[in-house]
Amino acid sequence: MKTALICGVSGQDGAYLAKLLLEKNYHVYGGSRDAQMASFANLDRLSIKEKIKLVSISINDFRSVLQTILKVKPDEIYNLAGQSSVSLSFEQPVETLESISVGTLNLLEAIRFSNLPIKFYNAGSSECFGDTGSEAADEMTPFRPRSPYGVAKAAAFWQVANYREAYKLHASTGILFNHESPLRPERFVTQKIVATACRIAAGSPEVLTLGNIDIARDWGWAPDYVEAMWLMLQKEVPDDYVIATGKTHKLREFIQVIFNSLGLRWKDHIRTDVTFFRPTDIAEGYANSSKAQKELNWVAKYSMEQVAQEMVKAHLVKTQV
Ligand SMILES: C[C@H]1O[C@H](OP(=O)(O)OP(=O)(O)OC[C@H]2O[C@@H](n3cnc4c(=O)[nH]c(N)nc43)[C@H](O)[C@@H]2O)[C@@H](O)[C@@H](O)C1=O
Repeated sequence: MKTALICGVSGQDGAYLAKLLLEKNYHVYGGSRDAQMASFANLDRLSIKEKIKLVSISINDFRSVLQTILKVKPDEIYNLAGQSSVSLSFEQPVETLESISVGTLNLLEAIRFSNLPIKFYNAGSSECFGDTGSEAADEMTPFRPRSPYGVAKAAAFWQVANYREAYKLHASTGILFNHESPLRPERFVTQKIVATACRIAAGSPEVLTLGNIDIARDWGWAPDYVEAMWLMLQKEVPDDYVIATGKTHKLREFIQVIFNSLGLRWKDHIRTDVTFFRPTDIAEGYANSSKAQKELNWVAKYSMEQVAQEMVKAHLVKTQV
């Protein structure tokens, strides 16, 4: 039986990954900054909280990281911890850099120091590419990040690549494009749209206020994407992979799918507000994940339309209970 440590188990990806690893018969340790205080609502929602050994770990604190690794002796570590909101990274740039970049470095250093044969997955991000234009980004595309979050993820990416080369660590980064699910908090645009549209369909007179709805993204299904994380660590040779559906849509198309599925005309219920615009944003993100398809045998199973429908369905079930 293998043992995995998931840093950041309370988030969307942490919860789905924990579920996947439990199904694969792993001993799963779930790391969170304060395991006594965190609510782990996502783990409860997937009915897996009792099956996970929860541990307190602050990846910003080398002592805490090293102690946890020496105690758990994991075969695999998944780093899903740190700031995940691009928008918030403009308000908290220092915390963003520390939690993502220093946090990743602490994990790499502690793995190296422990001398244990641990395989390491690092959560990278398409934010590193910045604007791709219409040219699909792959693993060779240069990084031109346009947010403090993207800059921090780019630094962490290169730290992982350097430790892989310099110290022969089995360390990989998944460069994941946007991936959504019913576990997404409303701070992210997809769930904000789903939740508001469902309230409007139920009779709420509110208006959905958004920022730039002309941006375009490649939106996939989070449970698909955690499988790619696991696949990366099963490879003999570690490497980095772009993970995406390969299809990009404007935000206004996502809005339309959600409102249509609820029998509403979206244009009657939306207002844009410049206060939701970011100081710099990505206009469009196109992805080429053919390396993952070829080497990991991974393809995204859900389209943007299916992701949108599943989110609406889950929201209606959750709010009816
Ligand atoms: C790959 C990447 O994916 C995610 O980051 P994100 O793309 O910033 O996600 P989001 O849902 O906050 O924004 C998407 C787009 O939608 C625009 N937008 C318009 N109006 C609103 C609005 O009202 N709220 C929000 N949040 N965004 C809005 C906003 O300006 C942006 O262009 C994270 O998982 C991150 O961890 C990650 O790695």
